[in-house]
Amino acid sequence: MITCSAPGKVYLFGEHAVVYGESAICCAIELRTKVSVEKSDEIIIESVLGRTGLDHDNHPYVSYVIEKMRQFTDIQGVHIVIESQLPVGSGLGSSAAVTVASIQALNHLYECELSLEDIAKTGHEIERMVQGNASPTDTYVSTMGGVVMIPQRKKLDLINCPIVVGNTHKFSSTKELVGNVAKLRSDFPSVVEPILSNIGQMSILAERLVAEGDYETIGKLMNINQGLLDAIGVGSAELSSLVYAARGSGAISAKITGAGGGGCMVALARENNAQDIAKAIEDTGGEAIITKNTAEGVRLESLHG
Ligand SMILES: Nc1ncnc2c1ncn2[C@@H]1O[C@H](COP(=O)(O)OP(=O)(O)OP(=O)(O)O)[C@@H](O)[C@H]1O
Ligand SMILES: C[C@@](O)(CCO)CC(=O)[O-]
Ligand SMILES: [Mg+2]
Repeated sequence: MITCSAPGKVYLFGEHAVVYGESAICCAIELRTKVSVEKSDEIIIESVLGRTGLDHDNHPYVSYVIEKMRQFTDIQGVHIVIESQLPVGSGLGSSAAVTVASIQALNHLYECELSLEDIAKTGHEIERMVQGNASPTDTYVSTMGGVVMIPQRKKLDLINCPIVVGNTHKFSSTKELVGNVAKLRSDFPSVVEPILSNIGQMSILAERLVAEGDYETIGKLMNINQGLLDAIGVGSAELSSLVYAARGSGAISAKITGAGGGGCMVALARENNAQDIAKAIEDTGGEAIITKNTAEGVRLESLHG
């Protein structure tokens, strides 16, 4: 049996706008998805979503991974077991992490010799197949780790402050939210395109700020980004409550992360106030997770049997 894992992510800037080629800055976090694989007589996929065979309704990402990997090797039967620290459908890149960890696990099991670049590219193709429209961001950062700027695919310095995630526990589907933004953009191009382009500008400004470790200025821009995400309709009352609770308890910044509509928000904390922010999020009805940026992308956890 071979086990690989891949990290989830939070966006400092640029979700949704990056789907239209604008810049985004995305950060891998210490919460990971683990995928174990071994050869078997049939295809079995086991996760918190159930136990299925190749099944595009219940396990779309992993089913596409198996089909894509058949371009590189002959996969007959395989038993895949998924365990994840990432909430499903919540803005922390659970789909990218399960996709990337599954590709790497099969890559090792069948000795396909795919490089990290190949894995990120294959992962992006799969997110596009399931979502209809997807940027390379989530799969690239889950593969490479660290902090990445997309579409440049440039690695930036690590973010050295605590990251507090607040989960509304309201499930959202990235495919659906990306579709809603596409509709708004086509209904009101003269209004929505400049908003997306302004979101993109924040990453361009923030690239230097990340190198300087100027989190206070990064935070001001993240708060502006939050307002623009609300403007394109991916906010919710629950997300706003958690955002204001985090800011009210001393967070440097707080915004939605990922597709929105529900799911999670992210706050940057100062050295000493992550616990206070977590408590404010919990008192407002959310679940708080204190995490950190990680340099490590997809990795082999164990080879045994
Ligand atoms: N632990 C898991 N086991 C199996 N499939 C999973 C798991 N986690 C996520 N998935 C797949 O990913 C889908 C959710 O992906 P979606 O892109 O909608 O949300 P997300 O990736 O959590 O958030 P975002 O894309 O905004 O970061 C699930 O419906 C499921 O198909
Ligand atoms: C909403 C979105 O920008 C981020 C989802 O984590 C979609 C994508 O980039 O594919
Ligand atoms: Mg996703």
